[in-house]
Amino acid sequence: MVTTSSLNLVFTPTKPTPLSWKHSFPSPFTTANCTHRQNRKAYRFVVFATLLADPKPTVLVAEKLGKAGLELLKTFANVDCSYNLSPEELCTKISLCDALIVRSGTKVTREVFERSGGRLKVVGRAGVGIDNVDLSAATEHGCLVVNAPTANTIAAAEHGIALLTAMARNIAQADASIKAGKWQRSKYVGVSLLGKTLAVIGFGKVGSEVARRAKGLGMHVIAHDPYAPADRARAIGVDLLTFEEAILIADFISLHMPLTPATSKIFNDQAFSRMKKGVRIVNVARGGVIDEEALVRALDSGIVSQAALDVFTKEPPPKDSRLVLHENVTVTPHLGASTTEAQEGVAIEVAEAVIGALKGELAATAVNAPMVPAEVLAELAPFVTLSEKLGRLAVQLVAGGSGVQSVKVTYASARGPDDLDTRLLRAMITKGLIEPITSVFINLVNADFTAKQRGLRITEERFLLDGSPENPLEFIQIQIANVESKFATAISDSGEIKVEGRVKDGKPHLTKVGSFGVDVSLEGSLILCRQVDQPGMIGSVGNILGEENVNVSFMSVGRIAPRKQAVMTIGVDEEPSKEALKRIGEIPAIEEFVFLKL
Ligand SMILES: NC(=O)C1=CN([C@@H]2O[C@H](COP(=O)(O)OP(=O)(O)OC[C@H]3O[C@@H](n4cnc5c(N)ncnc54)[C@H](O)[C@@H]3O)[C@@H](O)[C@H]2O)C=CC1
Ligand SMILES: O=C(O)C(=O)COP(=O)(O)O
Repeated sequence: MVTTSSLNLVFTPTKPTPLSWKHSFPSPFTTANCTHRQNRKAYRFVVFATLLADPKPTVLVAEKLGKAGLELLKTFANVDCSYNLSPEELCTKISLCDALIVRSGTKVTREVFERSGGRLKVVGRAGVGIDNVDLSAATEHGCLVVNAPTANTIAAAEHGIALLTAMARNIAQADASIKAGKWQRSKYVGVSLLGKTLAVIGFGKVGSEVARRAKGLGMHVIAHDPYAPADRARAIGVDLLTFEEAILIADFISLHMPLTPATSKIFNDQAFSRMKKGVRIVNVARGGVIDEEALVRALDSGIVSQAALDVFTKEPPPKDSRLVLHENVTVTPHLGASTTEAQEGVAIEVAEAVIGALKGELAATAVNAPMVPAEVLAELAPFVTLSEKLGRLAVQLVAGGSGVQSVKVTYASARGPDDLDTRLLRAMITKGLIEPITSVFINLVNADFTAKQRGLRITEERFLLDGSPENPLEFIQIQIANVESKFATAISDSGEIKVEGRVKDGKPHLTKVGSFGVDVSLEGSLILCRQVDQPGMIGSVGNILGEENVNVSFMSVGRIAPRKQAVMTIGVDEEPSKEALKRIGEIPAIEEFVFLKL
């Protein structure tokens, strides 16, 4: 059985380069119980060679990470903990690393991916916000980004509540005052939270937990989140309002949305001008969602009476920041996730995701790749292999010089479109189509990007079959339009190169080439011959290969009618010499043939 963990979906290139950890498995989809003799040999060789070099991947931990996470990483990788690297030092080190783990303090820029020279396979963010990672650059470089989205939720929510209550009662200012030798009881009279309206902006994991706690403090909680489900809000007893409505009526506003182009500086002069005079603001999200100069103006004018900020546009903020030094502002140095419990939690969460990703598994916390549940992955596993092999086969049938631009994929299934997630299959078809003809390494992360960049348009079609939807798919068909083929038989009646495959007994099979039905297991390499159907053909070809010591793993013949044209498919374990192929071509009944590597 193919298990999800044996499907190396993300990182291992098809063309192995010995002596480098990242290339230590011969094929992205080679399974541990692979029965193919040559693959096994290659596997042993590459693993042996890599063991001689360095058996473990290298993980650079660029910011402080919880001990349990570090221990976990060390069971699998060489761990280099180098904190406070300058951008240049990071760029220099990165070419020696397979994975990088950061928190919010490290900018993972395009240059980092470029300078990694293709070695960096995964960036792990030990926390939620990934605004410090250039996701487009990661995707373009086929580098997976994973985060740790759940383990610091409570810590961030508790910090939000801590800032809210501390701000309302002037705790930080009063503390500083008393330590400065003063006793200013009337200066630090606060405001009560009971009965006040709190607007939670960003009603996700942290926002919902803040809302729950604020309700416990007797506050009236409203929220704004364009994507939050209404039933979640209802369950907590929170009204979801528009941004305008929420900021208009709030006494307190607490920010919990991610920093994105849409949320950048969403709290600007215009937004502040619409708020209730004397509003109080808490920001445990990201500094960049507030226009900080506008906030200083709003504080000076009294529109905003107080702010409590854990995050800043630039961290650390300049020493002379007017915002930080403002007497009505309480600040903490990005401590939202900084509890012992949260740091152990995110460290384990990110270490597990990074290790899984380095093994080639799809991480459940992947940020820039489709997330496919494990059970779906297990079911699709043989079709994933089939998809890549069909892609590899189809592109090798294209005559040299013709550019592949338009590919149509048809999935025949008795399942409705909602029950069949084809993103994984499309990515692997793309991998199969592109890798044999370029030096580009394709994985689930960069497949769509690379196809687009190369002007390769892949359209997908469903062919709904009657019958039981027990199997996810019946067959997959790939058609390449507007190209010549080096094996004319592969051109279908409608003029495209056409190949079709099915999964039989868990193994990928080629079942159609052009208009000819065939049936061969997609393993090793293939010779396809079109011939006049006549006795002795299998023997003639078999003899030539035997004399050349090429092991034939199978042969099959598909024909239109007896003694008419037929397509013979021959599976071979070794690559035949040019001379052997020439001799096959010279057999009089053979009209054309092609050798294909899978
Ligand atoms: N200060 C700190 O140490 C910490 C800060 N954070 C920050 O808090 C943010 C939220 O974290 P989680 O709740 O775990 O993430 P989440 O993804 O569960 O929630 C974010 C919510 O924001 C909503 N959202 C997106 N665009 C919005 C918009 N334009 N207006 C309003 N809402 C919008 C989303 O729909 C989502 O429901 C993170 O992105 C991170 O930047 C998170 C943890 C610790
Ligand atoms: O998880 C987040 O988004 C955070 O902001 C936490 O940041 P940190 O890991 O403490 O640098």
